[in-house]
Amino acid sequence: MAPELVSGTIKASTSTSSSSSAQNGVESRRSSISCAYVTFLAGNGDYVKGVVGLAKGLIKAKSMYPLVVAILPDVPEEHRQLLRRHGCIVREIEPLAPSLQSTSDKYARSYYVLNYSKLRIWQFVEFSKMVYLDGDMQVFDNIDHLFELPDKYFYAVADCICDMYGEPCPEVLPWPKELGPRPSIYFNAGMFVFQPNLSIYVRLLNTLKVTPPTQFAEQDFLNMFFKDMYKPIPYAYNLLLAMLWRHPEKIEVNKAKAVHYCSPGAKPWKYTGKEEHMDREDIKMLVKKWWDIYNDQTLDYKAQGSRVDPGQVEANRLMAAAFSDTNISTSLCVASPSAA
Ligand SMILES: O=c1ccn([C@@H]2O[C@H](COP(=O)(O)OP(=O)(O)O[C@H]3O[C@H](CO)[C@H](O)[C@H](O)[C@H]3O)[C@@H](O)[C@H]2O)c(=O)[nH]1
Ligand SMILES: O[C@H]1[C@H](O)[C@@H](O)[C@H](O)[C@@H](O)[C@H]1O
Repeated sequence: MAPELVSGTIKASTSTSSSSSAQNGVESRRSSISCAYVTFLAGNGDYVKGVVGLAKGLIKAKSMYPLVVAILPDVPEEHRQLLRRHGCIVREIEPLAPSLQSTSDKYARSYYVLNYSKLRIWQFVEFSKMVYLDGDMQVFDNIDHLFELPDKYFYAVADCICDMYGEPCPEVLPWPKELGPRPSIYFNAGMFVFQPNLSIYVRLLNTLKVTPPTQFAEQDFLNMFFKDMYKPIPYAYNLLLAMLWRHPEKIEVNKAKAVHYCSPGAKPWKYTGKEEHMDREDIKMLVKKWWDIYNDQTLDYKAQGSRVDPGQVEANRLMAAAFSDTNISTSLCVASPSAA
């Protein structure tokens, strides 16, 4: 059964729309500015290159929606201006960290504490639905149809195939017992589809006050918080590079719509090829693809007015209709074993 289109998310923005335009899917989407991509940026380092690359990737993929960048106060003015020149909507957020005692050795990487600040994006209620993408992700295909997934769920990609099927795997991330029962599937928090909402935001903050910090910071926290609302979506929407050697038979690298350069040594802007796995041909190819987009001046943002392309709107509708409650968590989640 195909899901309903997301009424209430992709909707006519004013009640004064004529009834004919309200009935016209294209027109109603054209008047909707209520969806956006969102990413997160902290500090004055090179992650800004990741965000510029992502903004250009979204333009290349002909996305209809803007990229909001939630920035911490320590992002310098020149980086903010650079992002605006690339068409991003820059929003400063307050840093956020667990109130309970936190030490940097709690985290898999010491800077993960920063990532709790991501929870601030639930405040962005001027948008009815958002797709979060880490700054070290790149889109290689249009993923606007994700905005048409049914409301009220939290969508993300499982962190490891083993989480889907319970196959033994040493790579499955340990679940911190302090956070209560392990969710049936653990997702990666580098990409997710969510609805900003102030009452959820307040609950997130209140829950954070009584939750101890854990190894994967906000990723563990979000897994705990959304465990009953979570629905997995296919790997193609957040191809973790480690899947290339953890579960090569389950993924199709050339069909990845969004790639996450999250393994140690994989960030394209500081790639040397020296770290473990980084000399693989598929990694080199993906790093090159990232640079091709980053260096492509034809993708520099020009105020283009509406980016809405009616053909793309229809393609999105059809893609979203391919999702259903049953096949989201089964056939669409992994490539068939024969498609290695
Ligand atoms: O100095 C920094 C560090 C991080 N970031 C932002 O924070 C995101 C997450 O950081 P990493 O990409 O370094 O994190 P990983 O991909 O290694 O980590 C994974 O675990 C993290 C646990 O905190 C997060 O959940 C993250 O989304 C998930 O992909 C970055 O993409 C970037 O958007 C910055 O802007 N500046
Ligand atoms: O969720 C984790 C996290 O994103 C790590 O940074 C990455 O190296 C792992 O592969 C993944 O399982």
